[in-house]
Amino acid sequence: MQSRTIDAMNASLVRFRRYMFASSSKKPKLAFLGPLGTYSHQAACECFKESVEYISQPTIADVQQALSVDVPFGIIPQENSINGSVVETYNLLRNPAVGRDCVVRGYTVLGIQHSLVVRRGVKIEDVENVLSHEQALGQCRTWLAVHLPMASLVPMDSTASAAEKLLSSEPGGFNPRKCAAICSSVVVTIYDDLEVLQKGIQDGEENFTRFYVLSFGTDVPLPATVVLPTQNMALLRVQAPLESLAGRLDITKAVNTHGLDLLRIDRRPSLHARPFDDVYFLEIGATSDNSEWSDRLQRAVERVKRSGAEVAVLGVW
Ligand SMILES: O=C(O)C(=O)Cc1ccccc1
Repeated sequence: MQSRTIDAMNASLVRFRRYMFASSSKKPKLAFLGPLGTYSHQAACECFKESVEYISQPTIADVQQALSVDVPFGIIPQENSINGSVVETYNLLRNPAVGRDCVVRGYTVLGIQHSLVVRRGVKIEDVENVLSHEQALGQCRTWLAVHLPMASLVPMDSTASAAEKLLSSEPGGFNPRKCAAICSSVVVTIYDDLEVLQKGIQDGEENFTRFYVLSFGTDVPLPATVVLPTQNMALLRVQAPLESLAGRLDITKAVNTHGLDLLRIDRRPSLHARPFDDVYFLEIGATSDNSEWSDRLQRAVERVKRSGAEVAVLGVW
């Protein structure tokens, strides 16, 4: 990994420790995939610094569920540069509450370096199970195949919850002395009795995750200190019946006709329709011409709706 990237990550970890335990009184709350020390937590701290109180949630779906007047902000991982889309997040974006009560306000990107972490004294040859979030397991596939080819890979709700598991000893559960977790090295500074066996085990020199910043409705202002990159983007959820090919093709035409760029498309099975009537997630941006961006977006949405598709605007930023 380039030394500039490592320096930036180290600086970001120092800042993270400063914000992590920031005092909480009277600040708006932000829900993140916890426990303390996840990458979601670090991304939130980088972005929101001392402007919010951080509220840990056990799963990505719980982050969305937690959004309310009392907890106006959230952050969820959306895509990784090595392992692709975060499936749990796209499953969650199918929920009708997203686009209504819960909206996307923009994104932030975090550089990620994974470590193999064990309970103090455990050696790599003792490790029979590797616990982590499925994204982290996917991002370290090559290293795991070379160094721990016989180990079982065990998906957990988050990287830091995998590390926490090493400290518990449930009867009939995993023997923590035969387990390792993949997580951020910052975790060993938060939880006692853990140590890093190997740093930088991800497949590739550069590893970045993009996170969506959420809010409860569109009216709540982001704290003044929060600066998110890139304006004039939108996330749409589009559902067109399988037979409505016109409805599907019209999406790209509508976007192009109104001078917008289709930046990415994701697809998940629909929650309520027939097999293979999928739901599409489109990220749309203004081309170099930013004028009348929201009018042009609105006209493109109306046109896709006229062709028979259901369209929900999940966020405009
Ligand atoms: O489990 C975490 O730490 C998360 O925040 C989800 C995740 C996992 C791996 C890479 C990026 C985000």
